[in-house]
Formats: sequence, structure tokens, C-alpha cells
Amino acid sequence: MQVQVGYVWYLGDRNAYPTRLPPNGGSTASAVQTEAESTIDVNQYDHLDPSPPEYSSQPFTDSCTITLASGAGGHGCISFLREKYIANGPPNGGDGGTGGNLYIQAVRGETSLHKLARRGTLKAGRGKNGQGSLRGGARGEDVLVIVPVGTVVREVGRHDPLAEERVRGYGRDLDDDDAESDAPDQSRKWRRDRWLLYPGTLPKAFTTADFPALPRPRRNNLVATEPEAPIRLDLDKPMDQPILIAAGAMGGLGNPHFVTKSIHKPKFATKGEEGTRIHFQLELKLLADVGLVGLPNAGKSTLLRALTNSRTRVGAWAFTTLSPNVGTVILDSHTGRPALDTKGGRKEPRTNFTIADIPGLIEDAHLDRGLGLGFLRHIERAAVLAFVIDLSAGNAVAALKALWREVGEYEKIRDQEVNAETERLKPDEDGMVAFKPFESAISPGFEAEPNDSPFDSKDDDSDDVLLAPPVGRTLPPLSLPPISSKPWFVVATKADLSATQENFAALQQYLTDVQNGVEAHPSGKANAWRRRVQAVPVSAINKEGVGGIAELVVGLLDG
Ligand SMILES: Nc1nc2c(ncn2[C@@H]2O[C@H](COP(=O)(O)OP(=O)(O)OP(=O)(O)O)[C@@H](O)[C@H]2O)c(=O)[nH]1
Ligand SMILES: [Mg+2]
Repeated sequence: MQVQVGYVWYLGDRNAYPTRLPPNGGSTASAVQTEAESTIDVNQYDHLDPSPPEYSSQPFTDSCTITLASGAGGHGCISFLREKYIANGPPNGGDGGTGGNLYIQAVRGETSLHKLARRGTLKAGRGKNGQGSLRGGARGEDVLVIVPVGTVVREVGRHDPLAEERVRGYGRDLDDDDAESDAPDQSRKWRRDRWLLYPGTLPKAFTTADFPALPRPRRNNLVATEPEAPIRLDLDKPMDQPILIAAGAMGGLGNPHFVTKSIHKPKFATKGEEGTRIHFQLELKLLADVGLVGLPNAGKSTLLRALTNSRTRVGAWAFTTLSPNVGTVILDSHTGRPALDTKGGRKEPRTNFTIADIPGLIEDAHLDRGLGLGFLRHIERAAVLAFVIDLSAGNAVAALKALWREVGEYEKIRDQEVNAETERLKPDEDGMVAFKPFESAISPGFEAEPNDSPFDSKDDDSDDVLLAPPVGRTLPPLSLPPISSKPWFVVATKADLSATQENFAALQQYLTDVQNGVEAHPSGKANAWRRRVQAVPVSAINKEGVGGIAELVVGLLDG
């Protein structure tokens, strides 16, 4: 189908305004470039006004809690040499294998946490039990947790059996420097449940058997490379290598370990240690160079489709978009060279940038109206903000101020959360221990708190498995710059509709005043970004005026 297009676009001048022409051309026609008047195929723009089967629909989850457990150790083996002419040989049970380790890696290509949210718990494999002829058990299988780039990982609680034993006082000399010797740990002597007996032994022997003192619990050497607990990771770059979150537990000892002068043929071995369980809260903050902020139905998704190959859903009603979408703008001149010659301190010229489209914000979104402010986290880390304003939907300046107000409210809530999180690091009531085992081994500079012993740090309820809150530990600050200091611009869309010129002129006047300091910054902050604030008029549905946006964004990103 061929149609006559009635819009004129002054290509090359970003601030020019698309004007509607009378159907048979107008008196201004001479000033207009000829291609703009030519007949074009509307099917070419199907991409911008798609039919429902063309929508992409992908599951999206941006926060979830998961439990990760490192593998338990295998049990030691009770076995004796038995060969021709050796009927009753010496003990030869192997040790249990070490449990599997847990690793985490942020990779490109993943865009959602829904797969992890469904799993709930991820466990590394258990170490295999030891076997006869001094064969040690195989290691447990490792587990690699793959998360999208931009995930913030926060530990909310951990169950570390060895640390808890230490808190209870059973393995109290575990970390003592002077307890380097192999002297067995007398405090764990009564722990019969840690022992295995020879298979032929009667069950009652468990209560009557005379076990030696339990050997000191062993720790995997890899524990030293674990991040400091409580774990807080901001995985904002793709990682080449996974990092270790929790090392597997050590296996039990086979019966040859328990040979003494008086016991030549020990009929017992120890069980493997239990693995560490850590509860994590994962939060995905999509990473994009530009974030689109706008009221519902403003045309954000259409703009994203006009700029990128995104297939996000577009519709003439509010809240068409229910989850964030990221599109990539390719700055390529189709000659294998970057289209824009902007180096801006970069080694390589920029060849692409990404744009995040989020669900629309409505006024009072901070009071949990509409879809709330939750999705703003996805543009929190964007370098540039683009406010998308529908010129046909009332006063553009008022809309811009309303959007800034919601962004400001979001920022307030975020700051409160950061403060609350510092508070939250106190251990909670149900036996979760929030402390770093073997702390001094990891950070040699760390000075132990004077009240290190769990016994004098707690009040009367002595059987509580609680530790003192980690006083004095410096947590990595969540340093996010204020949103109002980011460069921003306005995309005034639907400029093809009639009677939008005055609205645009008022908006442009307002932005000039903001830039010159005549008007207060819409965020109300004193040191907000106000250099080169401008409004770009576009008709996204006709793909008119969007070309200038890429150039403007690259200027703001690299300039
Ligand atoms: N005339 C005209 N209509 C447009 C333009 N851009 C978008 N629209 C229409 O505006 C409506 C809303 O567009 P969307 O892109 O879904 O708006 P949105 O901001 O993503 O909306 P939400 O996802 O609900 O927040 C659709 O019917 C589009 O066809 C434009 O430049 N001109
Ligand atoms: Mg949308």
C-alpha cells in the first residue's frame, strides 16, 4: 500500500520541528527536502506499529531470594587389609571426599533472574565416602551460579556448622593460634554423632563404644579465598572467571587415622562435615547507558523500537510495558566503521550504546500507585536519563516536573534502604550467624574486636547461637551518585500530532531557563546537572527526528 506522507522533517537539524503539511503540499514546500515528501511504503514502519504476534514476551524477575549450599564432605571408611595369607590386616579405610564448592559468575546475555528464582535452593554435590585400600572419596560436584551482569548479591543469613559449633564452645580452640598442635579437641569428645562404627557392630555399641577424642574439625583451604562475610557483591561487569562463594566441607577421616598404641584396629571413622548454607537476596539492576523515564503511554517503547531492533510491546493504553527492556543502538555506518567520530577519551570509538525502557511512572508512584517506583532501579545506573514526554498529553513542563519528583522520591527511598541495610547486618533471632569464620586469615590487617569471645559478648540467654553485631567492620559503601547529577535531556514525542507546537515551545523555553539558572532545576537539588539541557522533538512512530538522539547521547556519554 502506498500513501502520501503529510509530514515534513528538516533532516539534519535536531531542533527543527516536524510540521504537518496540507495534503497537496504547502507554501513551505520549497524549503523542504524532497525525500520527506516522497511516497513511502508504510509496511517499512511495521516495526514501529506492530501486530501482537510480533511482541516479544519474556519472563522477567528482577529480585529473588535463593539459598546456596556448599557440598557436605563424604564419610571416612572403616576397612582392614585382607589378602591371601593376611586374614586380619591393618586398617586401610580411605578418607571421605571434599564437598563441592559454590561459585558465582556474572555473564552477558542473561537478562533476568527468573531461572534462579524458580530453583530456590542450589546445592553443590556431596563428597563421596572413602573406600577400602586407602582410596579417598571423590570430590563433590561444584555448582556455578550464573547471574546477569548488573546483579547485586546480598547475604541475608548463613548456617555454617563449624562456626556454630565454635559459638557453642565445642570447637572453641579451632582458631586459637597456640592450638596448632595435633592435640585432639577435648571439647568435642561427647559428640558421638560424628562417629561411624564398623558395619557389623550392634547398634547399642554406639552408646557404649569408647571413642577417642574427636579430631579437630578441618576446614577447606579454599575458605581463605571466600569473600568476607556477610557477602555483598555488585556484579556490574561481565566476569572472565567465577568467584568462590562457599568452599565445600571436608570429608571424614578413615580408620587408619585412629590407630594408637592401645587400639591397633580401630573400628570407627568420622563423618564428613556439613556444608555451609547461605541465604542470598539477589537484585538485578539492568545496566544500560540511557534510561527512558516517562508517564505511561508516552511513547517510550515506540521510541525504543524506533532507535533499536527491540521487539517490545507497544499499545495505545497505559502500562503496556510491564517489565524493563534493553535495546542496543548500533552506531555503524554499514562500512564496518563507527558512524560517529567521537572518541571522547576512549581508546576505541563507540560503536553502540544501550537504552533501557521501563514501565511508565505515574504521579504518586512513590505511594505505590501504578507499578510503583521499583523499576527505577534499572535506570539508576544509567549514565544518561532521557525523559520521554508526550506533547499531545497536556502541559509538557508539568509532566517533566512530575517525573523528576518521582525520581527524587525514589532516590530518597533508596537512601533509606542503604541505611537500613547497614542496620540489618545484625544477626537475627533464628540462629543465623552473620560472621566471618577465619576472619584474620583473610584480612590480615583486620583487628579482632576486643569482645571476640561469644561468651562475654552475649547477655543471659546463653544457648542462643548469636554473635555480637559486627561492630567496627567497614562495609563497602554502596556508592551511587545522586540521580540529579546525571546528564539528562527530554525527548518530546508525538510531535506529529496537531497543536503540539506551543507545548513544545513552552518546554524548550523552560529548559533554556533551567540551563541559564533562571528556573530552578526540576529535581529541586542545588548541584544538579543543567548543562546543555535540551528537548528533542520526535515522531517516533514515523521514525522522524530519532537520528539526532544517537548523536546527542554519544555526546553526553563521551563528552
Ligand atoms: N502519533 C504518534 N503516536 C505515537 C508516537 N509514539 C507512540 N505513539 C503511540 O502511543 C501509544 C503508546 O506508545 P507506547 O510506546 O506503548 O508507550 P509507552 O510509554 O511505552 O507506554 P507504557 O509502556 O504503557 O508506559 C501507542 O499507541 C503508539 O502507537 C508518535 O510519535 N506519534
Ligand atoms: Mg512501553
